[in-house]
Amino acid sequence: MSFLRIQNISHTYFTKKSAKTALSSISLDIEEGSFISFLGPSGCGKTTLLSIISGLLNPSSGQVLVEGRPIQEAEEPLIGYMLQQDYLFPWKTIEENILLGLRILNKSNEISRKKTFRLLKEIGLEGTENQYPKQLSGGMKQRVALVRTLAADPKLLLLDEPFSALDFQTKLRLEDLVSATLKSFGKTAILVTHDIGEAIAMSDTICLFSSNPGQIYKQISVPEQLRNLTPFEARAHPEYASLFQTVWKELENLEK
Ligand SMILES: Nc1ncnc2c1ncn2[C@@H]1O[C@H](COP(=O)(O)OP(=O)(O)OP(=O)(O)O)[C@@H](O)[C@H]1O
Repeated sequence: MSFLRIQNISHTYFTKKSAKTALSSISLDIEEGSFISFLGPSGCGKTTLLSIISGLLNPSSGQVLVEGRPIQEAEEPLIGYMLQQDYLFPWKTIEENILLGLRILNKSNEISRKKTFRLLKEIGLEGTENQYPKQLSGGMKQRVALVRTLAADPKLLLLDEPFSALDFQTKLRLEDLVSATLKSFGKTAILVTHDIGEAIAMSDTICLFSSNPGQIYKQISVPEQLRNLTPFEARAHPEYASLFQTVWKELENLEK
């Protein structure tokens, strides 16, 4: 049984005057511990599919099963979200921000708090506990957001363009950090991105979406040689350049 099963999902948005089919017949199986990227032209339904997977949006038809059960039936927080913006509370300290999820979920205890502080340290932010988000750089705030997301110990991470607002160097450093952290905890992750290089460097599989309506056009497996490297190292590997060309051409064909 696959960890995440997306079964024949279609979704139409209705307004008073129109109907827009954002997704049509999406089926996908995702194994536990794997890293999948959703790549495709603007408006092909990537964010809609993430919202459906997270259970925030009910699809017009089809279902999403996590470990064989509908996502809505899960008791534990199965899913963590990391977005383009960090959404930290500016009036709360870093410590209060990273512990917030645990408090809301009633999971705040000595062990979970210690684990969260250890994660903050591992991620290079020890000593920032009493600071406020405005005192940190954009990259540091995204790292805090990652700690907050992981604190609740979700099994599945949904990453909706989490690096796109960062400068290039910070983005590359954070890609390495996020990739290493998720691998070490054995988390399953889905990344929505517009960046072909990021999709290749971080993923095991890339799902290419076509639009109108959004469909999975192709699934591309990232070669083993690249998967065993850090994202930064992968970008320097000869296989990276050739896969980049392949994906680029596929996307160009889609836009014709
Ligand atoms: N609430 C809504 N009501 C009506 N139409 C919507 C709504 N949300 C999205 N859409 C439409 O559904 C389609 C898919 O949108 P979605 O945001 O999922 O695409 P996307 O691939 O994430 O786009 P982008 O890469 O630009 O973020 C688009 O045509 C969009 O205009």
